[in-house]
Amino acid sequence: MLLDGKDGEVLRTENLTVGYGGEPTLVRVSLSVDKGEIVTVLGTSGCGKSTLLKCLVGLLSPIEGSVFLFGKNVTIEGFTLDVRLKMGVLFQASGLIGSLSLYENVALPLREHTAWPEDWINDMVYEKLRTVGLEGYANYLPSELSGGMKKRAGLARALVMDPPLLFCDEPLAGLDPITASEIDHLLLDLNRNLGITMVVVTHELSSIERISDRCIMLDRSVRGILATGTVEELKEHENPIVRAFFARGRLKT
Ligand SMILES: Nc1ncnc2c1ncn2[C@@H]1O[C@H](COP(=O)(O)OP(=O)(O)OP(=O)(O)O)[C@@H](O)[C@H]1O
Repeated sequence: MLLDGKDGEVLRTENLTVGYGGEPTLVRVSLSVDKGEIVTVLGTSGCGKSTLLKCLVGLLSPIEGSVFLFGKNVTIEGFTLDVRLKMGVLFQASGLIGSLSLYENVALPLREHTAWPEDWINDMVYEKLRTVGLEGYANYLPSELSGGMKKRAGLARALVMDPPLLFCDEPLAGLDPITASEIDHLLLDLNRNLGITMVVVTHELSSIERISDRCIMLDRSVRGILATGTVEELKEHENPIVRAFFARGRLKT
């Protein structure tokens, strides 16, 4: 797995300052994500994880600095279609349209971005539903799905254009521990089997330990990155705030 080096770089930010109403939440954040990595973005509530993600997927413009995706400076060139087709996003609330069946929800990006005939769309939708273990639920409405199934459905839709890069915002929010572990294993399978690079915003310690190749820890005290490294490195980090974050689980038990 590539850990460094510009050749394998999928995502990079340079001195990214981002916030709301001109007020910065994160200041001069520089990070990179390489092909094939699962990078978790973590930190306590309100440190700016979702804000960073919004900026990386084009929902929030930076105050200063740049975002590069697949080598393209999207801050200058915009999130052009070629870039948007290479990235899938799993939103916290799954983002499914309530009035559409699961099949139609997953088919939506294909109908929007391709001129494929119906049988191709059908094959691709069922392939993705199979990938996430929902092939028997194509005709269900989102309201008829459990929380875990909704996440899987959101994943199927995020993956339907076969993007090499997937962003997930709190993919385990609201799930019980067993379902959460199943979603984590699904993400790991997608990464290992299909090579999908992932940026996952989460503060769930068990998930961070399960899926991270590398972690980026944000903190309000620095309005940016407090530490980066593997879980093992961050557990032994010199900064006590970082160590305390990873000690939470041990203190609870
Ligand atoms: N739309 C908004 N307008 C103004 N301020 C916002 C907005 N969204 C978030 N904020 C503020 O930006 C800061 C960072 O919020 P953000 O949601 O990015 O944190 P987070 O780390 O994702 O938190 P959590 O883990 O609770 O989701 C917080 O102080 C929050 O109140």
